[in-house]
Amino acid sequence: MRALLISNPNATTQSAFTLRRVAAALREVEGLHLRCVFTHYAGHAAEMCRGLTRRDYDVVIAVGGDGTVNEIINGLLGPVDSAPAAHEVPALAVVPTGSANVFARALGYQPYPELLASQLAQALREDHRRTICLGTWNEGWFAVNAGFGIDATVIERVEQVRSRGFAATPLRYLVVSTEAWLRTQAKPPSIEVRATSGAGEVLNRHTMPLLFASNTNPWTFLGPLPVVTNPRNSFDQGLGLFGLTSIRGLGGVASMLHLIGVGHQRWFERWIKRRTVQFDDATSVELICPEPEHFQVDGEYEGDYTSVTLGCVPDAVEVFAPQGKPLSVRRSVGHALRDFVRVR
Ligand SMILES: Nc1ncnc2c1ncn2[C@@H]1O[C@H](COP(=O)(O)OP(=O)(O)OP(=O)(O)O)[C@@H](O)[C@H]1O
Repeated sequence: MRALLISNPNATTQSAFTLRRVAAALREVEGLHLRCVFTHYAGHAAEMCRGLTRRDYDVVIAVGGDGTVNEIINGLLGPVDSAPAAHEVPALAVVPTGSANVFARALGYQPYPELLASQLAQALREDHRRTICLGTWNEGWFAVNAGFGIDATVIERVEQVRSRGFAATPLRYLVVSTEAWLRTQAKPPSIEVRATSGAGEVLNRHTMPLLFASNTNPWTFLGPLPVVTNPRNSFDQGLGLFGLTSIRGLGGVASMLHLIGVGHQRWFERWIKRRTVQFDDATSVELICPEPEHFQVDGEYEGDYTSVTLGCVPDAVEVFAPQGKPLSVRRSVGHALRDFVRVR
């Protein structure tokens, strides 16, 4: 098996310790011919993968966060309307060294080096692969989620903070999210969504301040906690859409808190339900805004847009992923606290 390992040294939790663990575990996989490269700049992973076929490599191992996975997928598959079939391009495996690592964790990879190295080696050795659905936005691909609204604003601000040399920790996300939410109170985005599901159901809503589409379940992780917006969502069906009808006032605060996993009493959920829009298995989606709004894809700010078309492609790419129930790992309180507030 020929493997190309592409490592992003800029990913939040990338470390020599993780790379040593992974290299040692991969050395034990019989018949594996490994080539390792580092990215030198943003966009480099996509460039390195452009035009690669199964004749070049059987698998590309992404060592990074969701942004690195996104670049590799876009490099391998190219524009959506001329994408090769999944079996024609190398399969994908992941070593999660980003901050949220939603794609890898949704596939069952552990974000801890002590476990993920052996998970990856086992998946390669025992050929544990599956094909998964990917999301599309205009001509590009996404693996995790994409959307307009406060999360895109948060991502844009976190990117600014990172460019000043600080790490993207859960604590920083919490602080930036609170600031963004306070600013959005004055002039929330006004998003129109028109969507159709695989079963032919239609969603048509106007003036929503927040709307995103997920390819993964959960939507994201807040530190160790999964945040589930569309419980039925999976890599085997269309996109899960989730939106808020208002982020103003007490109801807005409650909806935002619920979005990050707070409040599961029945009365609270009934109250929140009227303020949220949830739509499963979306196969085509139009998002329209009267003014340009921040748009994010897989945790990367993509610019300001007034309209975006989303879709999904079943069986778009093959992935090596752990099978069965994830192994558990004991984390000390000290470790968890350090991950929450870490400053690079
Ligand atoms: N050598 C490099 N120097 C600077 N930036 C890079 C380099 N290689 C990749 N990048 C960029 O780094 C950014 C962050 O990468 P990535 O998303 O993988 O990590 P993360 O943000 O820590 O993880 P997550 O998305 O899971 O939170 C991406 O925009 C990617 O294009």
